[in-house]
Amino acid sequence: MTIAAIIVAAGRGRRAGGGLPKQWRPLAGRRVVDWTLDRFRLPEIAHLVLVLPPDNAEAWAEFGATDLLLAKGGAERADSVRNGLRALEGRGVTRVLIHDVARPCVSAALIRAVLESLDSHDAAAPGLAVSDALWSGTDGIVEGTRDRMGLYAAQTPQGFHYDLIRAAHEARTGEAADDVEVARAAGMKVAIVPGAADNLKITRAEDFARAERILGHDMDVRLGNGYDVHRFGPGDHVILCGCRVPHGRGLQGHSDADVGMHAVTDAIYGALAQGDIGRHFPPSDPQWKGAASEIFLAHAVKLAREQGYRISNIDCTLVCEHPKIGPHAADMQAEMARIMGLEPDQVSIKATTSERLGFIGREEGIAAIATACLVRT
Ligand SMILES: Nc1ccn([C@@H]2O[C@H](COP(=O)(O)OP(=O)(O)OP(=O)(O)O)[C@@H](O)[C@H]2O)c(=O)n1
Ligand SMILES: C[C@](O)(CO)[C@H](O)COP(=O)(O)O
Repeated sequence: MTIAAIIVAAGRGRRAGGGLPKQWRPLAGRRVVDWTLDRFRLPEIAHLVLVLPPDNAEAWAEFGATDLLLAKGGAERADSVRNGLRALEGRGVTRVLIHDVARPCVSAALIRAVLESLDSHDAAAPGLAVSDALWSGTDGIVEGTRDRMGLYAAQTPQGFHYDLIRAAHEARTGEAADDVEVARAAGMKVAIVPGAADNLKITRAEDFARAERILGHDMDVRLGNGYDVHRFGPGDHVILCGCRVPHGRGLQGHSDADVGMHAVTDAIYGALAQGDIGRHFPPSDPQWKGAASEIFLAHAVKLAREQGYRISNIDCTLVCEHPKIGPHAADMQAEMARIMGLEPDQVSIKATTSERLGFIGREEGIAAIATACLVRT
C-alpha cells in the first residue's frame, strides 16, 4: 500500500483578508503552510503534494527545493485537487488524503483514523455532528429552525482509494463543495469518521487567534543536551561539524571523531529520551569504525521525525584553543543545516577557548556541548 497526501494551497484567502493569502501568514511563530505540511510528515505517507498558485514564483522556488511534489492550482478548489491527483500518476499510489492548507491544527490521530477507515471503505472523511440549533434567516432576522438530526460539518483530510477518486475528478468538472461531493457523484460510498472541533478551517480573520490558541495548548517542547570530548592524535586535519579543518593533529575516535556533530546528535537523542549515540551505534560494532558521523546525526533526525517532532533549533559550542573555529563557522552551520534538513538560521555553531586551563588548555583534545529544541508537530 502506498499512501500520498495532497495539500491544496492555491486559494486566495479573500475572506480572511490581511493582505497575504492566509496560507502564507504567520501563525504561532511559523506560516500556516508550514504547520499543515508538518502534520502530514508521517512515516506512512510516502508522497506529499503541495498545490500552489501558478503565479506565486517565490513559493514555487522555495518548495521546488524540497522533497515535496508540486502541482499547479486551478480556478476552483476542485481544479486544484485534480491537478494534485495528476501529479501522483505513475507513482503506485493506492490511497490518497486530500487536505486544505487552511486546516493547520489537524492531528495525527485524525489523519490515521481516516486512513484506517479506508481499510474497509472506498472513501472516508471527518464530519462533526452539528450540535447547535440551526436557523434559516435573512437580513439578520431568524426565519425558521431546521432539523439538525443527521447533519455534519464536513472537514478534511478526506481519504480515498486513489484510482477511484482520480477517475471521479476526471469525470466531473465544475465546482464542488469538497471531494466527498465528487466521490459521491461517481457512486462512491463515503464513511464518516468522527471529526475534531480543533480541526478548524481558517476562513475569517478571527480564526487565526483560535488556531493559535489550539496550537499553543498543543505545544510539546523538548530540550536535550549533548556533551562530547575527543583526544588529539597524529594527523593533519580534524573533522568538526561535518567540515574538514586543516590542523597539525587529528582527533582520535572510533568514527571520524566529529566531536561537534556527536554533541548535537546526543542532544537530539536526549530530547527524545533515546539514550545516546553509543546505544544506537555501539563502538564495539566494527561497521562504525571510521564512519562519517553524518550517519549518526541523520539517524537522530529521522527518529525525531518518526516520533512526531520537528527540530526548532540547535546550538553547539566547540571548546578548543586551536584550530580557530571562526573562519569555518559559516560552513559548519550550512553543513549541519543540510544534514538536518533545517534552515541555516536554525543552527548555531560557536566556539570558545578554556583560557588555557585544563586538558583543553593543554591542547590534549576538543570538547563540544550542544542543546537541541524539539517541538511536537
Ligand atoms: N482554486 C482554489 C481554491 C481553494 N484552494 C484551497 O482549498 C482550501 C479551502 O478553501 P478556502 O478555505 O475557501 O480557501 P480560499 O479559497 O483561499 O479562501 P477564500 O474562499 O476566502 O478566498 C484552501 O486550502 C485553499 O487554499 C485551492 O487550492 N485552489
Ligand atoms: C473541503 C472543505 O474544507 C470541507 O469543509 C470546505 O468545503 C472547503 O472550503 P470552502 O470554504 O467551502 O471553499
